[in-house]
Amino acid sequence: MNSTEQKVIRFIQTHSLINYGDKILIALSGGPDSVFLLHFLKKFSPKFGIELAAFHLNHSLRKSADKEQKFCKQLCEELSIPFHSSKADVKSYAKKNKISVEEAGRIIRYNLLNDCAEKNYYTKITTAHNADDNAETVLLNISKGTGIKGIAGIPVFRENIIRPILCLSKSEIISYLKEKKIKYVIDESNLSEKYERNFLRLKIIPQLEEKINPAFVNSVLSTSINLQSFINYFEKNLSELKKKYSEEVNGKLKIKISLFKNEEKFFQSGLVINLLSEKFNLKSEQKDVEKIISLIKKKVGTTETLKKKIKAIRERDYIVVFVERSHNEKPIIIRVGESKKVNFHTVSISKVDASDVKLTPDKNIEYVDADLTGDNFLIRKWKPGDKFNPIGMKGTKKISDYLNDIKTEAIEKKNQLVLTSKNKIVWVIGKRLDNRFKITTETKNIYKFELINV
Ligand SMILES: Nc1ncnc2c1ncn2[C@@H]1O[C@H](COP(=O)(O)OP(=O)(O)OP(=O)(O)O)[C@@H](O)[C@H]1O
Repeated sequence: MNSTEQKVIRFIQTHSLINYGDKILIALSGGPDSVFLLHFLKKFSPKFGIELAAFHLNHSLRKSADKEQKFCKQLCEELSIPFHSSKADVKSYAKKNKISVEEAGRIIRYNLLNDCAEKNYYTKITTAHNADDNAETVLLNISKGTGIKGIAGIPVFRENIIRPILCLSKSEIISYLKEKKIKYVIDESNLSEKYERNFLRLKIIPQLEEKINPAFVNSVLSTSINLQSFINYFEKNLSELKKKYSEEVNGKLKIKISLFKNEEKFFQSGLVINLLSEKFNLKSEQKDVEKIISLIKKKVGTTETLKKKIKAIRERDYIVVFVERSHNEKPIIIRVGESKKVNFHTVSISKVDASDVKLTPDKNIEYVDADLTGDNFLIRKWKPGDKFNPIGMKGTKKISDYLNDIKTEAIEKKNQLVLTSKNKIVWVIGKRLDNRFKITTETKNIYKFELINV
């Protein structure tokens, strides 16, 4: 066993990447890295007690694509490894989804690898990323701005994906292949338009190695691995933190303000980033976390825009993150016998007999004396200065104060609707009737108001 092989074996053992009995699907591009991986795993499959298979995706991007596919197929035949392949029109996929060709290739590749593994009961998928790939990824992420995950680079493992040769530099891989006279096709990524990566690979990393640290690539890997174990530990604890500090109500994410008072800054950011990506598919950055944290010092009702329609609002005990839905801003006329849709609710008004009146504590149904109101009503948002006589309370009250008294959340308060007749507020919809219009034993004609949440 030579030193390169020893290094990989130790890496696999240190990170428990392989279990006895695993069936491993190798992502085989035909380039030096994945060809090395294929040969290595084949050689040591008896030692690890594993079965192997390979998968190649023909990206249909270059003329040589069919040749590369053939090369992979032949290689697998020589090594008696089951071979799977698919062809995909990566260019069209990229165009359709408005993403780069590299991104499209990656998405299609991982999807197909997963499908193939699932269909054939392969327990793990392995890609052939190396230490240089990791250093490039880390530098690229840092250059563009990133969080801890970005600095942690390429994961050694994630779910069923393992990367057993992440510990090897490109030069170690090439020397090994040269020494053993193993053939491979020219690495696709070196030919692709990955300008930024190539810039780092050809210009920046060699300079850093020459002028600062000859073991730069290795040092970056150590940092990445340290951070990865830290992230893994953190993610295990995350579900506890999630339960303690967040909840989801009607599609809104509520984050308790106490998170920002009780926990370390690191946990605050980690949890916020995790929640935003999980609930809103938002690839958050530190600036989103900072926006959320800035709300803590602001007045209740202050909002921040995280992205397009995704907003965060300061409530009393929570920061609430939600997708903004457009609300009716114009008043709506509603007559007796009609139902009208307003802001994700339906409001209806009907004439009923006294025998139909069911006095229950349901705030969505109210009855009024029809002789005290008109037949036409107006539904509109409340506005500053609006007053009414809340039933069960003495005198008039400003709607704003009333909504505060009953601890209405800021976002709900902003969009609260009122039903008016002859310029008087009859009903703070779904909340409280005005005393002046309530039914009494004297009442002859009755209207029923109903709010249905849709
Ligand atoms: N055409 C392919 N078919 C199968 N596997 C491939 C193919 N191309 C690349 N791979 C696998 O993906 C690994 C990474 O390749 P490369 O660095 O070119 O891709 P990438 O776009 O950077 O992907 P990633 O997001 O996984 O880093 C390779 O080592 C190989 O295991």
